[in-house]
Amino acid sequence: MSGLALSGVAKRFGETLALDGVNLSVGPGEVLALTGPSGAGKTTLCRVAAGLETPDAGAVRLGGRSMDGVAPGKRGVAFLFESYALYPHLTVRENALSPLRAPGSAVPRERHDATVAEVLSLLEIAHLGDRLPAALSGGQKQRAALARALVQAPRALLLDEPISHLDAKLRHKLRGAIRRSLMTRDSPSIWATPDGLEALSVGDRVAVIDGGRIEQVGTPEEIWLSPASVTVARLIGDPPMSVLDGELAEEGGATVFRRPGLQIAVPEGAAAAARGRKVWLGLRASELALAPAGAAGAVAGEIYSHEPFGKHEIVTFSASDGAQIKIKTREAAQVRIGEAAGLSCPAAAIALFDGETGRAIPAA
Ligand SMILES: Nc1ncnc2c1ncn2[C@@H]1O[C@H](COP(=O)(O)OP(=O)(O)OP(=O)(O)O)[C@@H](O)[C@H]1O
Repeated sequence: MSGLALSGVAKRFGETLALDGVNLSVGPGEVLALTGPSGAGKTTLCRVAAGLETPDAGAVRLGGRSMDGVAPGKRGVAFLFESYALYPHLTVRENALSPLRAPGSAVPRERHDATVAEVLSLLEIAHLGDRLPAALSGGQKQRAALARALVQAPRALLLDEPISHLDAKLRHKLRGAIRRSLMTRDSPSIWATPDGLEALSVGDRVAVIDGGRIEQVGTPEEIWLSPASVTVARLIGDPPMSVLDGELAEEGGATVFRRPGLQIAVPEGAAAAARGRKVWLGLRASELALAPAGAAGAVAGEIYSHEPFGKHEIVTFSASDGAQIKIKTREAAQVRIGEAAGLSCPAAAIALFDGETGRAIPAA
């Protein structure tokens, strides 16, 4: 397949296995969002793809060609570094022009100035073209570095946390504009971000990485609705699922999730077959509901905290065993911190994961 493909890629730094058997492909014109917590291996994966790190095992292919032994400068890959790596003695405009003037640039000379002007304007830094990097704020530096990547017509584009230092409003605005720019290309792009929601919003597909292993690759919808592991469940969501450890048991013929001081009925199906096993119970914030204290079938506890966001609220419920569970509600709940309450957990709120492997236990 043309595009970018990593197969069986491993990379170790001393004791740390930064990449552990990574298989990942990004098609021509596709935007793959790569998300995972700090230290998960996102930068290392991009550096291996760019040829800046040599994998200990596995292979990288680009445009159907093996990149074994191909130097970074010969791969035709544009890389936005998390550290920006701007030339300090060049203005913003000159920094953006620099890859176009380098040997092998695919952008014709007569298009250089217009291309740079378009990208600076897209990133809302056209007025900063004559400034040196030292005279820029962090967010402006990040956009200058991003401009230098976006002006190119590379064989693959690797963006390592491209908008992490922008304020929330600009981040929101530019992620759509940048995604649009990436989608008009026929080269593959990787957009690395620790922000799971950003990943869902910019990726045609999303890959979740943790501890150097790819946990799940899927469409944003698949990742959102069916997290393949407890790691993915903890990372993705707004807020992510609350995760409790316990075991599945039988209670009056039905299957229940149980831990000391807490019991929740779970949907039958695969869960019944997993009775007696240790599990992780994931609870989706948007499907949970508060119930009156003492309501039948509700988990007993109290209101721990309450964050109003305008169009919805996040209530943190503290179960009687101390477990904290987040509820996202659109009703302006008249809750008071510390008051006794119940929590109702309908089937749609519940996801189960194997306690040993962390993998999802399918609903049916
Ligand atoms: N040059 C290096 N020498 C030693 N360890 C390294 C090196 N580069 C990365 N690591 C380690 O490899 C692991 C993966 O790091 P990496 O930078 O790829 O993570 P990341 O997902 O990009 O994190 P962040 O979101 O914080 O940038 C980490 O444990 C990191 O400490």
